Amino acid sequence: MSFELAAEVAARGFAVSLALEPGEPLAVLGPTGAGKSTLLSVAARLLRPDAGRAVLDGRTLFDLPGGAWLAPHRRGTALLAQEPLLFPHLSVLENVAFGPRSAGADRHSARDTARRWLAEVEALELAGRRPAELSGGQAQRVAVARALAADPRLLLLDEPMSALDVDAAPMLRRLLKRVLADRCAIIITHDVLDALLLADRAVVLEAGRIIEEGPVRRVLERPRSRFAAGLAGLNLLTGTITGDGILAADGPGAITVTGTADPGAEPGLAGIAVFRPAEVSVFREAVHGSPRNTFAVTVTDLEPHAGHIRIHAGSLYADITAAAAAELEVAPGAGLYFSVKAAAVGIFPA
Ligand SMILES: Nc1ncnc2c1ncn2[C@@H]1O[C@H](COP(=O)(O)OP(=O)(O)OP(=O)(O)O)[C@@H](O)[C@H]1O
Repeated sequence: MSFELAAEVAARGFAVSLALEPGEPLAVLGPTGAGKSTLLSVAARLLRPDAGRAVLDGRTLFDLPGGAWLAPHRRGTALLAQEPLLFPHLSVLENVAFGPRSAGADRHSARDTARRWLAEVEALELAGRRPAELSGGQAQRVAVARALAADPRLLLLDEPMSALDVDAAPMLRRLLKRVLADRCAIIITHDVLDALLLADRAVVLEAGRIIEEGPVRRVLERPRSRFAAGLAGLNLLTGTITGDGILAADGPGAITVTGTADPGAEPGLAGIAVFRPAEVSVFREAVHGSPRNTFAVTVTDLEPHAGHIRIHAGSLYADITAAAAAELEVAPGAGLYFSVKAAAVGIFPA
């Protein structure tokens, strides 16, 4: 009982392979244009790859070029797109009953199933309406009920919370958590909270390739890509591991960053240093003393961030209070020193 996918779409520079077990939802993270929607479209068989193979619970969905290609409406897979895509001419109840009906259920039991799932998404009172009479959030709830009523073995979710009103999101997270426990699921999300709450593993896509994968917590605590570090709200520098840090090549010049090394951080290996922007102290003059890392930086941008001021300096960030920012007279173009204690820096192999 599992899902395996390998697919290449040459026109999009896309080449990905992955495997899932039921009850181990996979979060797909990545910047815009990375290939996240392409991955779901291929898995849902809405897009035919040039080459590749997909097998769900031992059944081949496609084997290209030349082999099987099972039409998307064949049972087993449900895609919950960002747009609810309900049938406009059917009532809400008939929309949700459509999956069970297509799977062979009689009219009466298909409607019973539909009512049960509408109740689950707290939308039973909408059963008699047409999609045109629903708000965006209501339509999305109905779309969730419709996807689940089909009892898919593989559930494909494209930012499931994005169209929902804030009040409905916790309800849907609880529901998804429960229904994902015994199926295969792929969830595109830009939301760290959803990745943490709903998924066990994560892959990070960039330019049509998987550049990073692992348990969600590890990907966020020990990111290997700038994208994952950004999601996790961490500064990230890459370089070569030295005795107690890395010799960073991509920061503000070739500098040594000292920190606390994870097991396996052997000198000479490619390594990564991460630290939280809130751990960065900002000075006008270079500071020395206690085991600290000090970087000379030039401010590139300023933005309000969670009650603080976030100072951007190239690819590095520091979060300081508004009072401190005023005192430092921070402005784009200003030369400053970022300082972070070695104890606040994590060092690990890339
Ligand atoms: N219909 C299409 N025809 C040709 N190329 C496409 C098509 N849709 C997407 N692409 C290209 O394929 C690549 C991957 O796009 P995709 O939509 O899968 O990215 P994404 O990660 O889902 O992005 P976003 O977060 O913006 O939705 C991009 O280079 C994009 O320009």
